[in-house]
Amino acid sequence: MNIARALTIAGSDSGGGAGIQADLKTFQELDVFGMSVITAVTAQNTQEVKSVHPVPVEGVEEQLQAIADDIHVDAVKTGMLYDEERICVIAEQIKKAGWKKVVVDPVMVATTGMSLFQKRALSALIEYMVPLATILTPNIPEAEVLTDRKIETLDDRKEAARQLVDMGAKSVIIKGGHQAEGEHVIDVFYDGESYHTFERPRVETTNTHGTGCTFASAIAANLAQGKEIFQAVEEGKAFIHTAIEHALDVGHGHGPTNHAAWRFQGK
Ligand SMILES: Nc1ncnc2c1ncn2[C@@H]1O[C@H](COP(=O)(O)OP(=O)(O)O)[C@@H](O)[C@H]1O
Ligand SMILES: Cc1ncc(COP(=O)(O)O)c(N)n1
Repeated sequence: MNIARALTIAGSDSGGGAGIQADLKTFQELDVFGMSVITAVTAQNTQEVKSVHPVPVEGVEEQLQAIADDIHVDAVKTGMLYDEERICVIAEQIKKAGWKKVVVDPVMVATTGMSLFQKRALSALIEYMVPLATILTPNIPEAEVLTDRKIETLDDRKEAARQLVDMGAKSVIIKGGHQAEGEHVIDVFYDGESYHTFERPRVETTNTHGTGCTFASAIAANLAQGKEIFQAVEEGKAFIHTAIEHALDVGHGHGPTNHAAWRFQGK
């Protein structure tokens, strides 16, 4: 039986709600075969990131090579890349392997507050990863860091999205979870030609651990299945919204989204 294949290159979240764990659950729910390259192991739960243990660079390189040597990859999603050394190795391998559909989620800070990214790696992220992105998926604080501008209004989001496309991303979605507009959350998509806003009622919940990882992975799974970028984002948005509507009371802090909600709803 043939199946679409997606690869996540990200950090491990021992708590299971974000990172590699969220990505693989999402791939599985969307009928895509999931693979993983782990960049760092975090000791993390719904309340905090206790520690971060980067995987040695050779370990990252060898995981990438092992996959490239043997398995066709339809789409890639990147999350926590941690530092410049790892970014360089990963960008190089994505180019060398000819992996063309790439969702770049520029993970910087966990919902619970700890940095998952070394600030001095910002220029490497911009130079090496942004131009590889079929779509770049920053939240508002990440978009502010990448564009070096304050984002307060919807127009600011559109301007930032345009700037990120000018920096080399083929398309961008700036996620609005950190800046609700009244009762709504608004994500701004731009593909270099036109804008589209995805608007949903804000779900009253603190269980938002892993929302960004899950959304980016749903987009990657859809791309792996051959969908065009707009459709991949539109369906990914429906997937993440359902997962947040049915978010789980797991742990004592920010609980995870419900990756299985989509399937249980028969969608
Ligand atoms: N409370 C909420 N209600 C509905 N959608 C949300 C909520 N919080 C986040 N989202 C959505 O979840 C996705 C991830 O957004 P965001 O939380 O901004 O990113 P990140 O997890 O990377 O910080 C976006 O599509 C956003 O609109
Ligand atoms: C390993 C890892 N990767 C990414 C995130 C960000 O996820 P979120 O901002 O949705 O909590 C995280 N908390 N842990």
